[in-house]
Amino acid sequence: MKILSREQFYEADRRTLSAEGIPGEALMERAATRVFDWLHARLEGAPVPVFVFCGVGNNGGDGLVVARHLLDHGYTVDVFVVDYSQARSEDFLTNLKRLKGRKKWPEYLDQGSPLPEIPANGVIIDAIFGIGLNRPPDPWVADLIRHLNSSGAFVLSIDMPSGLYLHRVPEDPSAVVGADVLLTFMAPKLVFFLPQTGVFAERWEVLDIGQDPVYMEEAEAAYNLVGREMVRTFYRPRTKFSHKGTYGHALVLGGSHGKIGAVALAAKAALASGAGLVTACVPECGYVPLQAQLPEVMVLTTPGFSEHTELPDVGAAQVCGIGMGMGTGEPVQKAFLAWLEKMQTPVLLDADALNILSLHPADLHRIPGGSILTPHPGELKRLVGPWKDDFDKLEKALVFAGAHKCILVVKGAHTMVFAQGKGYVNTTGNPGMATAGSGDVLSGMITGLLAQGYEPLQAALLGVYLHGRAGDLGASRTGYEALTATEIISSISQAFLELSGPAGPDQKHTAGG
Ligand SMILES: NC(=O)C1=CN([C@@H]2O[C@H](COP(=O)(O)OP(=O)(O)OC[C@H]3O[C@@H](n4cnc5c(N)ncnc54)[C@H](O)[C@@H]3O)[C@@H](O)[C@H]2O)[C@@H](O)CC1
Ligand SMILES: Nc1ncnc2c1ncn2[C@@H]1O[C@H](COP(=O)(O)OP(=O)(O)O)[C@@H](O)[C@H]1O
Ligand SMILES: [K+]
Repeated sequence: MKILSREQFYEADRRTLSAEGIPGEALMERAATRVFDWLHARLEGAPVPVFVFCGVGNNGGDGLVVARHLLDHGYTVDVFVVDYSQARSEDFLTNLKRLKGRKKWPEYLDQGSPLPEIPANGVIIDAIFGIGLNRPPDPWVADLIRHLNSSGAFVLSIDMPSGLYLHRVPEDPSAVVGADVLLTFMAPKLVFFLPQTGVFAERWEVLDIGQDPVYMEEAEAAYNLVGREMVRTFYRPRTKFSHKGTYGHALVLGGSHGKIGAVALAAKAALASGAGLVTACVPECGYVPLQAQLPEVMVLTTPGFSEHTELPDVGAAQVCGIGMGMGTGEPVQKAFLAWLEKMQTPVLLDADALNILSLHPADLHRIPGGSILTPHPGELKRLVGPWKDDFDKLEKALVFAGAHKCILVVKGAHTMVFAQGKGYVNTTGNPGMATAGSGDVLSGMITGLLAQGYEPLQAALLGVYLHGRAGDLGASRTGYEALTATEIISSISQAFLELSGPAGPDQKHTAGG
């Protein structure tokens, strides 16, 4: 699914109107009726007081339409016009007239108006600002928003939580509506997925409003969602006459005294992701535990006892993932940089491989083109420097991926993959995955997929998707707190089974939270 920009939303609007030959208010009626239907299906006529707060643009127009339908269905409704500007939109005015036709006169709020009393058992419809917000709300509007947030009432926001911009972080987070549910039109917005802005609407749903399918197909999006639908386009089921050589040889290099487990997790995850052969390369101290623990994995040791002091030459047929639990001592730094210099084919770089590169920025050019880097936010900061906010972070990540011709996988609640000027936002995963070793599992999975011949970008996208899905399936058995990296590995099988089977109800990726 595409994540559209503001210009693209307005363009989709225009294209829909012209393709169908309908006026704007007809599309508004259709969109807002979907919001009403959603709410009516849940309230079922319950006698709860509903408070509709409308701005004076098209988002406000949506609110007026919802208010009219609520009145027509016998709900108790109070309508407020948040009069922040003299510039009313045409479709807002049309719907204001229609509401008055129902003998319902809204109350106008502006600077100095007393704040309306809202009981905690009420329902607020937030239609103050939509995607048109382009500057901070006036102080009195910000006060109103804070008042709504502290009411304890259930808040349904239309299209956007009012006060949240589409493309930047709010100046004052207290002046953004905290939506219990957000019903957004046509496509999700990038802000739903960023830590600083996603908190205003953790639960959201996309409403299809019959937008022009031709435009939706051709719009070139800077960001795309990574979901089942997308990864199935390049997932390759196994073929009957294949053999283990068909599925490649993954070499996982890393580990140090006390951190051999990181390599064990990655190697096991590479196997569970389908690599034909897996070798783990560890310093001497890792030999016995790995051999005893993972009978399917071949173990190669390097001369150091507790850390790598040399790294092996890699055969052309092997695909490498390196860095987990490796350490950053002087000898490891030297061994790693010398090894990287010799690599010509894409590798996966994680954890201490990234930390070493951060200590030697002049050696970043040694990264083979098409390599995959999997930093968590701390490692990313060491690589690209600090960022001002989440949008600055995206920019820096895009620039870094472009400059080093690599695929940058920035891990987080919504892991984002950056490559060739584009961003991909993962939709799977849960807070249970914030647990030791889950990143090592991801590295192993991506290495295993690379070994099977997936293009690096495909391996990264399929890897993050399946990793998150395995985490979700694991958490459905263990709950968040008890989820472990080992449990995620155990659930990879189910994630693959699901990928080839029919879609489940929670896999459409038109909802979040
Ligand atoms: N396809 C679409 O684009 C559709 C859009 N619809 C609704 O239209 C909304 C967009 O409507 P608008 O473009 O009229 O914008 P909004 O209703 O979000 O905002 C109204 C206007 O307020 C002004 N403004 C921005 N920030 C302000 C501030 N801080 N203080 C005072 N005024 C400010 C801007 O000029 C803006 O156009 C969407 O979010 C959605 O709810 C729907 O009616 C259905 C279809
Ligand atoms: N709140 C969250 N929601 C979804 N996924 C998460 C969350 N927190 C962490 N993860 C995932 O868990 C993994 C953690 O990786 P990392 O921080 O490298 O862990 P470790 O170093 O312990 O292996 C990443 O893939 C990340 O996307
Ligand atoms: K809104």
